[in-house]
Amino acid sequence: MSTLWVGTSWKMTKTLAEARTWAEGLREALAPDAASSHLTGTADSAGTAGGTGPTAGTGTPFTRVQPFVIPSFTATTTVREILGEDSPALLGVQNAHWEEAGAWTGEVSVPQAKDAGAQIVEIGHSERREHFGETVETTRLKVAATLRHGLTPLLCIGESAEVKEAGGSSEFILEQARGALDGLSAEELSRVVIAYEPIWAIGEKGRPATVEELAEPFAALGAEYGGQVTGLLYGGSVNLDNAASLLGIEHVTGLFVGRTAWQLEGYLELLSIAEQHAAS
Ligand SMILES: O=C[C@H](O)COP(=O)(O)O
Repeated sequence: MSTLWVGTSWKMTKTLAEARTWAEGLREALAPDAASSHLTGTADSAGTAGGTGPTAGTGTPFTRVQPFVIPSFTATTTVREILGEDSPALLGVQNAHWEEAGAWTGEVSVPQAKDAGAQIVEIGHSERREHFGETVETTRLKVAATLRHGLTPLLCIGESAEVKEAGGSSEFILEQARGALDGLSAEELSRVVIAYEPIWAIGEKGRPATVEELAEPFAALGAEYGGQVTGLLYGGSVNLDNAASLLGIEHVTGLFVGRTAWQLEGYLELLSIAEQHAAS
């Protein structure tokens, strides 16, 4: 089995003090001598990640999982400094502009994100599409800019409840993905991570998706992108009870998590669940 990517976006949460506490805890949990406290004999000593894209570092207790964390911009450098340059966990930002620099008040460029220590750029989350005018065209520009600077685009796609009820989920998400990714070379595509996050399943107002509901969208994504991208992740009300079964869905190679991972204990549990799933 390829490496499972398991990460969290903090969205617009956490003070710097809270970010420090979370990141310090993760650093301790990922240290080589922390293996026994979070795993039950599933880690091996290879310390290498399979698949393409960034790989987990040596010595981490999570040898089959690629952890990643996407804080608010304000905490990016703090989290980088705490985790260190060689952390097995990757660091991301929740958005970045497609231009290199310039008169774009309130925006952050990919080179600036990279300078702050980011390795991943989250692109096209439904909250940005709904509230901040993100379009298929801007996701395409941002994916291209992210790849140009050697960072990993984490492209989020997902349909509304209305689209789902009309039976158009797979077609809708494929259109979002194609709009952002068509025209990339095979090498560029191999550096992309896709996160399928149905809008109806996200956040406090969302309801957890069932394995049955997700089978068809992931079959569609797998048919189009399986084996070509670094990962096909699922996101939306992931919790400690449903994580293992979500990872069992064909073509799912990771989880993108909000609330359950905002407490470090929840995130570490998810990493352990994924590690054990990958080992089974
Ligand atoms: O970015 C993460 C997703 O929007 C999922 O959030 P959630 O796990 O709180 O539903």
